[in-house]
Amino acid sequence: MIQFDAVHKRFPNGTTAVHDLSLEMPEGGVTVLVGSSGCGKTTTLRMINRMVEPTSGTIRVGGKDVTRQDAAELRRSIGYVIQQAGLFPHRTVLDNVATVPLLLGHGRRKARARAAELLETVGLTPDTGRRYPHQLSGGQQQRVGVARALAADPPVLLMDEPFGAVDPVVRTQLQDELLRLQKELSKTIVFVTHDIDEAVRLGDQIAIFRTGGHLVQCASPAELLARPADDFVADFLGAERGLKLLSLRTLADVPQGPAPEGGAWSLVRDEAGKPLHWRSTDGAEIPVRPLKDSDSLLAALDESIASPTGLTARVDADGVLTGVSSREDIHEHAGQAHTEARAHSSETEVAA
Ligand SMILES: Nc1ncnc2c1ncn2[C@@H]1O[C@H](COP(=O)(O)OP(=O)(O)OP(=O)(O)O)[C@@H](O)[C@H]1O
Repeated sequence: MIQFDAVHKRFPNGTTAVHDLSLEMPEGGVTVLVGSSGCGKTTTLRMINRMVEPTSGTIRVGGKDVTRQDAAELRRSIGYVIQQAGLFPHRTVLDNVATVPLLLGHGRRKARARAAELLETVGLTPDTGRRYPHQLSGGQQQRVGVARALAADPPVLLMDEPFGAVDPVVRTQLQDELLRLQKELSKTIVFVTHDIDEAVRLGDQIAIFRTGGHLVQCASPAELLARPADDFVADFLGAERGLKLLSLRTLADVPQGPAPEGGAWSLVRDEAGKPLHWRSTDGAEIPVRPLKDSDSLLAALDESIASPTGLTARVDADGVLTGVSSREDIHEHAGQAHTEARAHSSETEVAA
């Protein structure tokens, strides 16, 4: 766990970057820091590994006051990933990642073997290791940055807008990859972003800051979306708060029935039973986007609107049709998701 207790940071030029911050970042969870530009997110992050020293207050990592630890040693136990990956341009990718194991005293062979393993962990092929950073795409460089941050197997990972410089498709891939890795590794992650959708997707809790380094609200994504503390938070979350909440819920509990037969539209499948498209009696074909139980209610709502029948095709892990869900059932579950999120957040309020 990382604990901030009444932490204040005032730079010598008089700027207060962080104001009286008390915040707990749970072990094995992802805490996302969001807020407008200059509200103190990076400063907060950098105080954890002592790249910036607090003016007052205490920061503890795993119960230990960071200012009482040797800064270099502390940093070795904390991975750090930044926007442009920060790779050494004149070293191969493999050597970039091997730097940390080497620093930790592993021999050269062992360090390189560990680096190769890490490149695989973050989804890069072995030949990537022989290239130089400029020979990789932005997304690949970010993966190398993550591999390097994981090299010392640190319990804590600080990520400062790590996916800010890549296009939306690659960004989603990198987010998926991080979620997959996190399931395996359970690191304590502190993640800075400007993108509220990214925050909702990745965060176990989201801390929203406003200018002057004030923490306005810290809550789980569902609680935040259901009950923003004030207009600032509501504005920050954006107009489609209701839809964002649906992105957190899956389709699993929505009932399904058999695909329609003999009506104006039928669902065409291949021999294996995988849905291909909707076909009308007069021969028109409309694409189908089949969804799995793990897909979100938001995706289901979207498909129920796009589908000519209002039905969403459901498939198993192999892509074989299991049934269809109606627009009405999806709507009803969407409404329930909101009611539950509101009820849950008011319970948490009472408990607090
Ligand atoms: N070394 C410094 N000296 C003086 N002021 C600083 C220093 N570093 C940051 N600041 C100021 O502290 C405030 C918080 O900066 P910080 O970088 O933490 O914000 P941020 O929320 O991460 O911003 P962004 O989203 O734009 O990256 C800003 O007003 C910034 O100008």
